[in-house]
Amino acid sequence: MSSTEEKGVEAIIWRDDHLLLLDQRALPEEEVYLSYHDSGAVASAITDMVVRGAPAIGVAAAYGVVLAARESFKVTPGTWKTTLANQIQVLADARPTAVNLFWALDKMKGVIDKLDPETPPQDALLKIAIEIHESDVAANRTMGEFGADLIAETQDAGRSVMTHCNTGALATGGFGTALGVIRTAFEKGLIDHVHADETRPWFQGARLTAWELMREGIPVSLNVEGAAAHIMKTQDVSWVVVGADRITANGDVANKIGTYNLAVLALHHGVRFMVVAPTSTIDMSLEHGDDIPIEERGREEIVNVKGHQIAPEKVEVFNPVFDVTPADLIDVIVTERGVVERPTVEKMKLLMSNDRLH
Ligand SMILES: CSC[C@H]1O[C@H](OP(=O)(O)O)[C@H](O)[C@@H]1O
Repeated sequence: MSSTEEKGVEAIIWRDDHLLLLDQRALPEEEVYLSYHDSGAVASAITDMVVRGAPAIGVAAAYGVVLAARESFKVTPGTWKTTLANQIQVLADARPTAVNLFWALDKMKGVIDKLDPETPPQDALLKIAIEIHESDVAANRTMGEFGADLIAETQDAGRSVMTHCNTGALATGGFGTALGVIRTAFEKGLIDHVHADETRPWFQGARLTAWELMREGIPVSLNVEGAAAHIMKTQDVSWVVVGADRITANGDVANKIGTYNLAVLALHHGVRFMVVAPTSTIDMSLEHGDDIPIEERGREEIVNVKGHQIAPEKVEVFNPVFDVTPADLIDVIVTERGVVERPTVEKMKLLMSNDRLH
């Protein structure tokens, strides 16, 4: 079986009657799965980034709803839908930027509304959560092919690509979005090398992307984010390939902090910029990226590295963990429904009105 078909690492596993999450805080030194039997703990796991990555957050939250539904029906059988709604809100409050969280919760709520209040809900909801999980993996494989086709068309531009943060199996239901494109392109012999930046302050690139690519034998070099311009200038980088946490109706993209930097640098160096995201990441209710809530996280993420203080004790810190790349800096948005070149409102509306453009 080719590497693009192999399951790869699993960040999220439903096992018997509970959820297992690979603790991404411990990687790459330790591969530890934590068990979850209640939705409040799943919400904390999302906030604390045990599980992270826009699609992965949605998948984990969907399983969290299953856990909450089982508990709600057991504890308050007569009013379980009300109790469950409160638990779903706790999940919704876990992190603000990745719209996949709210997309998954809305999908589960739509099913809950139709359920017979006298019947235990968990089996019906588990079926939906599994569908959400499996459809994410299928979408990633489809996007992998679409994105690799685009890289195939630009072979003259270079044989290496650059990526940011982690958009692999760890950030999704499996296989990955931007890393899914990179895996597929490598499998097809379209690229020889990946430049992965460390992605401070949480080091998703250093700790997760480098780990995912090395375990599959995909050539990767790790660089500090400050090296991006030099690499684009001196290495044969054809594409910057990144994921997304929320894409608005005009094609603006919220993604890990530092993505906007890479888009500006890519334009300056004539490097193409590809965003890879399932349509569960698209929020047509927001007209443009300025409306996207940008999560700010704690000071400890910046002033400490692995518990070692690297800045003055009382230094002021500003830690936005996402930024917004305007649509006019994006060459293409790859989704499972098709590819949008030079995104505009009209093209995004067309994408979302078709089940599949291709
Ligand atoms: C496949 S999208 C992953 C997306 O999520 C990451 O953020 P975080 O690690 O804080 O959850 C980053 O924005 C990635 O591009």
